Amino acid sequence: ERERGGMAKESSSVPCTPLLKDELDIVIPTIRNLDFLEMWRPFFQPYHLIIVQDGDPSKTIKVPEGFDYELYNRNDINRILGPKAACISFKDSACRCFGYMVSKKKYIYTIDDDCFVAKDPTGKEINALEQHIKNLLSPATPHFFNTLYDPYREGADFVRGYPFSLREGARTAVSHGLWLNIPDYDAPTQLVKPRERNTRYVDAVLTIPKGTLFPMCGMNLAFDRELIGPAMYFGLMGDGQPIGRYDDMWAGWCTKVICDHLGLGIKTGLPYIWHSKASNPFVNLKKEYKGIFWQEELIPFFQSAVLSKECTTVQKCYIELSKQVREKLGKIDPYFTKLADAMVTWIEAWDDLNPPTVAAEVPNGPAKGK
Ligand SMILES: O=c1ccn([C@@H]2O[C@H](COP(=O)(O)OP(=O)(O)O[C@H]3O[C@@H](CO)[C@H](O)[C@H]3O)[C@@H](O)[C@H]2O)c(=O)[nH]1
Ligand SMILES: [Mn+2]
Repeated sequence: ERERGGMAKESSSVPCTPLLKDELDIVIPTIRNLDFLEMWRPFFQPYHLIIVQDGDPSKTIKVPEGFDYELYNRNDINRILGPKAACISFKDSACRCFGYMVSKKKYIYTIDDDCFVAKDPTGKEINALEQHIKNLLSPATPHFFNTLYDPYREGADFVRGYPFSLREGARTAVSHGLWLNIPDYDAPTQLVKPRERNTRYVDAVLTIPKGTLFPMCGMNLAFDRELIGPAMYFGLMGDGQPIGRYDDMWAGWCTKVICDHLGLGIKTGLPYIWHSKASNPFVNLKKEYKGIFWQEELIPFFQSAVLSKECTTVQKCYIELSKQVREKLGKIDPYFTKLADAMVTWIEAWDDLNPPTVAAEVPNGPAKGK
C-alpha cells in the first residue's frame, strides 16, 4: 500500500521550539489574502514575515493578527530601488525575490499563499519550516552519492564504500521542498492530466549531485541567504515579458551552477506542503509557451557553463554568468540580453541594500571529489 499524505486540519497550537527564530525571514509573494497563515500560525508565528504584495499597490492586503511582518508593494519597491526596480518582475510571483534582497537575515523560507500544512502518512502535521531548517543546518553530499539517502539523518549513515575523506560533506545552500495534492506540473502536463494529484509521500532528502541541474520550484523553498542569496534572482517575468513561470527555474539553474563552482550543496525532498490551487493551465500555457522550446537551448548552456577561478564570491559568479548569458543566449531572443542586463542590475541593487561588510568570499577551495 503506497504511503499517502494528506492535508492537515486547522490545528489549535503545536508547541515547537522555533529554531533560528531571529535568523530566518519568511518571504510570501501575494496578490490574494493571507488567510492561509492561520493554518501555519503554530509554525510561523515566531518568525518575521516579508510580504511582497504584487499587482495593484492601492489594494490593501490584510495580514492576520499576531504576525510580525513587513509588507512591500510596487510603490515601495520603486521607492527603494529607483530605476533598479526594473529588475523586479511585476504581476508575477517572481517579485518574491525583492523580499530576499531587503531581508537582513541569514536564512530565507519562501512559500506561496495557496500552500497549506500537509500531513505525513501517520497523520502528523508537517512543520515544513522545521524540516527545511534541519536540511540547511546539516551538510550536503554533492560529490559522492549516498545510496541510503541523507547520511546525517537520525537512524541513517554513510554506506560501505563511501570515502571517509568525503564524509564531512559540503555546506547546504538550498533546501527544495515538495508538494502533495497539486504537483508543480507544466501547462502541457496539466492539460493532459487535469485530475492528477500527488498522494505519494516519499520519506527522503537527497542531495542533487554536482554537475546535475534540476527544476527548482519556488513554492516551498529555503536557502542560506549569506551563502547563495545573490544568485537567487527570480528572472524577469510577468508584465511586459515574453515568458512566465520560468522565474524559479532560472534562479535554480544559475544557483546550481554557482553552488557546483563554490562547492555548496542543494537538497530536495522533505518537507512536503499541501498545494491547494491549480492555476489555470491555459493561462500557464501562454506564459510557458516560449520557455518550452527555449529551455532546450538554455539547459545545454547551463550544463556547459564554466566559471573562472577568480569567481570567488556569489556576486562575481553571477556577473560572470550574466556575461555568458548575453554572449551565448542573446542570439536566441533579445529577451536574454534584457535578462542579462537585469541580472547585473539585481546584483547592483543587492549590493546597494547589502553593502558587503567583509568580502563575502566563499572559500573556493577545491571541492573534494573534483
Ligand atoms: O501575478 C501574480 C500571480 C501570483 N502571485 C503569487 O505567487 C504565488 C503563486 O501563485 P499561484 O499559486 O497562483 O501560481 P502557481 O502556478 O501555483 O505557482 C507556482 O508555479 C510557479 C509560478 O512561477 C511558481 O514556482 C509557483 O509559485 C502565490 O502566492 C500568488 O499569490 C503573485 O505574486 N503575482
Ligand atoms: Mn499555487
